Amino acid sequence: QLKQNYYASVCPNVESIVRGAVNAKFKQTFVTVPATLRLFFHDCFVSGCDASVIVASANGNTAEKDHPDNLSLAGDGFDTVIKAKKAVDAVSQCRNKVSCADILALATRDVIVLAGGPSYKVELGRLDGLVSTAASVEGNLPHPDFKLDKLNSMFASRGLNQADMIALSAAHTLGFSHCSKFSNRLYSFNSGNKVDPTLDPNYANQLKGMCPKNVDPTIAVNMDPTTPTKFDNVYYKNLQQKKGLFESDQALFTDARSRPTVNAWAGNATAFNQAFITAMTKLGRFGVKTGRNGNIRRDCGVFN
Ligand code: HEM
Ligand SMILES: [Ca+2]
Ligand SMILES: [Ca+2]
Repeated sequence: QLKQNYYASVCPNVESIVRGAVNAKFKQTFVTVPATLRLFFHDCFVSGCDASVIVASANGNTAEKDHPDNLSLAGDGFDTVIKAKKAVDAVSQCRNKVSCADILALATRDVIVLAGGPSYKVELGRLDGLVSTAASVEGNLPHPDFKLDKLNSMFASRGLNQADMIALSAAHTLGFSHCSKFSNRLYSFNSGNKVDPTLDPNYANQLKGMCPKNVDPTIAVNMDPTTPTKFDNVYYKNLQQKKGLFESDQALFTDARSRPTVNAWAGNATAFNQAFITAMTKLGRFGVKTGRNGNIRRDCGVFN
């Protein structure tokens, strides 16, 4: 039921208004890009693409954003949506006509373009969800120690196949991770190996330098050591060189079932870009709210 020109009559310039707000935010900080992209993923995976992740805890309700798996979402992603919503609502014709969920979907496309990634048409018409609980997050987001089977099943239950999962994982071509998310791979992997044997030893040493034991928990490192601010297929080239930061990244190359796709996209940026667009479009359809199951939030962080 989503469609590209959903707001054509009520807010015909919504795309350029959102783009303007995203560009302004991007000029302030590059973090806008990875923060917004990850926010969209965490929103869609938990009760669908309905901006439920943006709601703040209030009135005794602990919202999604306060679940441990969401505490590392960077504030700049939330701020991007709030600023774009403000820009949309500043146009009287558009006021309270465009959902926060759609603004997040548009802003996500726009940040990918700003980082040099492919542009694509965004389907619109999502309503904002009426529920956001921390409890609903539990078990619904992938963890960095997941391997292929767990990743595939979590994505499959959202209509995304293995190719979609591999394409979307390339979001880790941008952005940062805190040391705690992967330090087990450096210091305490298993009984036989302190360092994960699927990690390049030189890269492991570099990571140890940036993430010494007992490092300040606020320290974060680039997830793509080669082109951290470019949206590109270097993510797959890193996996070929055993430079995937998480086990969930490196597993895509280690596992013979997914390796052919990694190799194909490492060698063909155009094919990767197309697969990424397909997967993002499918992700954006998941769990969409319509009719009485949603509304258009006046403030993205607060239920009406
Ligand atoms: C496949 C399973 C995935 C796992 C296990 C995973 C896990 C993680 C973890 C642990 C972090 C670091 C968080 C931190 O310490 O700050 C992270 C960052 C990030 N993830 Fe994922 N993720 C996955 C898939 C995705 C997908 C599908 C997307 C988007 C389409 C995505 C986008 C991002 C981005 C952009 C960042 C960087 C955020 C920033 O710099 O603020 N991830 N992910
Ligand atoms: Ca959601
Ligand atoms: Ca990159």
